[in-house]
Amino acid sequence: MLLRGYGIYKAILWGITLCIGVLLSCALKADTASQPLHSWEYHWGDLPLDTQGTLQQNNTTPVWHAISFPANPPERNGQQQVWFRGVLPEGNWSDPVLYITSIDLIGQVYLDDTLIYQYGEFDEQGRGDFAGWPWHMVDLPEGFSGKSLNIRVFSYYTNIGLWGEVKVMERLDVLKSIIQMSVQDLAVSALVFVLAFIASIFALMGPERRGFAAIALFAYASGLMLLAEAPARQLIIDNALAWDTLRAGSYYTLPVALGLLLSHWFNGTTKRWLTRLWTLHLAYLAISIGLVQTGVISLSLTFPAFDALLVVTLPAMLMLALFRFRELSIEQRLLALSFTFFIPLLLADMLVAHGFVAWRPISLSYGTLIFSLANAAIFLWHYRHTQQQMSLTNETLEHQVASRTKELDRLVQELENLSFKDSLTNLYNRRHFDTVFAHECRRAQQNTSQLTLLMLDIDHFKQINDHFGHDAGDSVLVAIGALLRQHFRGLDIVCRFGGEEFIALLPSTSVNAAEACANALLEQVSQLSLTHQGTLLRNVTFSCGVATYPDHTQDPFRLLKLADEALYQAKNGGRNRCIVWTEASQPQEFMLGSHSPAGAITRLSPKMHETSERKL
Ligand SMILES: Nc1nc2c(ncn2[C@@H]2O[C@H](COP(=O)(O)OP(=O)(O)OP(=O)(O)O)[C@@H](O)[C@H]2O)c(=O)[nH]1
Repeated sequence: MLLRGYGIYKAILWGITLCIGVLLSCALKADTASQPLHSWEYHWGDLPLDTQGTLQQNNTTPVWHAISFPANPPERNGQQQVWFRGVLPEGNWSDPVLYITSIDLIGQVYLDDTLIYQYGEFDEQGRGDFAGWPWHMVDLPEGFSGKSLNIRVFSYYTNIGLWGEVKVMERLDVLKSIIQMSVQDLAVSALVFVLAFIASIFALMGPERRGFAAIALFAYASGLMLLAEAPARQLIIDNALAWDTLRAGSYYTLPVALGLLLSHWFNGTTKRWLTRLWTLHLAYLAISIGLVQTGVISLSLTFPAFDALLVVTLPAMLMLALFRFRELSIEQRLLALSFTFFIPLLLADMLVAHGFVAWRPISLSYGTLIFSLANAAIFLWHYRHTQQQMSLTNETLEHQVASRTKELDRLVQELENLSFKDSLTNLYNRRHFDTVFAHECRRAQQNTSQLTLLMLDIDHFKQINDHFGHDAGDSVLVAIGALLRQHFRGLDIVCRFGGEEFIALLPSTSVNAAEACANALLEQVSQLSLTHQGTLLRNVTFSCGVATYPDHTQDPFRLLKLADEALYQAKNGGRNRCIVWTEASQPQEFMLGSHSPAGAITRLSPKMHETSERKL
């Protein structure tokens, strides 16, 4: 349905326009007022807490070291517990909160010695499990300015401490900036889902099914990843671990889809290597998510291993594709180039996430958007191409259908002819005669009109076959057929009854008229000069039996039998004659082999008897 009309054009163009609008609005966003904490220090190991969870700093003399930001202090040496402290800034606030981009992995926030916020569950040893990476908004009580903020952190992850930004902001500003940061991701993610849907349709319809299936997979994965990364996710569903699981699943799917697509484009060694790489990632995806779901490992630990794998496989995939760039079609090149924008962003995001580069926001949505624009261009081209192909196919099909229909009509006509015409003489055949005869009989009965039947048989036809050959016999039959057709009226029905026998059914015709007509025909036949392949054949003659309804019978259906009896008499009478049926024409069993009173022999020979029986 979507493919009809301009549906796809509209969907893609609206999507792109919406995204560009959103990106512009994000670019123009106003900065919100915020104050970072200052004078950060860290202390490796845990600090004592009393039974109420209050920090007991006075009993110990912890060693604090200055640090620019409360994350990843030096000389960790496998430590999993650390404390940070910083000084809360001065300022005029109406509803101040402490905004923390993320905590690795769980933490408690103390204002001086009092616990004011906790993320994750700490056991008695100050340890706990990964609970996801949400952003944090910590309520600050009045008079916090200038006070010390102590943060207790536990982490078995590669990073330990806080991540991103830690600052005091107005609560409303935090929410505004969360929404502003998310709008771009959400808009691009929506566009990517539309494109993924279109790619799925193309994948279902073909051609290039596998290619479009891989594009759809990549688009669905990147759309989900953007959605799961958007800070506003927490405002939609407050379940950080579920969002991070979704993010991991979609993130880990990206190289699978990319490898699938690239391996579809190439052959030989390149294809084999690309297949190995995406299979490796598929295995990682299945195993890691499986282990996390069964509680064997923490989801957080699957990220560093995946990133280590990706940092090798992703450039490898790109290199494999670029080495054979020239073999690619224009649309494939466009996609490959869009990946070259996307991949550095992924790598940069990875470097920031693992602290190799100082924290800065990396928006993967730009990479996804470029990939989407490349896809949109390909879809538009593909759609236009498909439409052209479809209209071409339609035209060809229409032509084919027209010519097939014509051919079919011709064949149907031929079949119809064959079903009621004799192919040699082109006269009607016995089947047609049976139908017409029954119809004419009923009509004659209803109208009490006369109906005459002539049964004609070529004399000694066998001799023609024997002397001149079967082909010559056929020529004679054809010539006789032509003569019969032109001799009788249009309303008479002339048929080849079988072999060298013919029948003429003459509606509304008296005995005398029929006899005269038959005699004239006999005369014409005897005059007929017949040749076959230049050889003059001997003249042929006819014998004819005539019977008329109601003159000879009250049952018109008996005409066939009576005419045959008359014909039989004509043959016995010496041939080349027309005999009208009389009572005397009836065969009389007791006279078998003897002469009738009229001089006609009722049964000449067994052969004649058989012929007569067969004919009836
Ligand atoms: N060439 C040719 N011969 C046919 C065809 N149909 C039947 N015949 C021949 O017609 C001949 C009929 O022979 P018979 O039934 O003995 O009759 P006849 O020789 O005409 O003798 P009478 O009818 O007694 O005068 C046979 O030899 C058949 O093989 C046909 O379509 N073509």
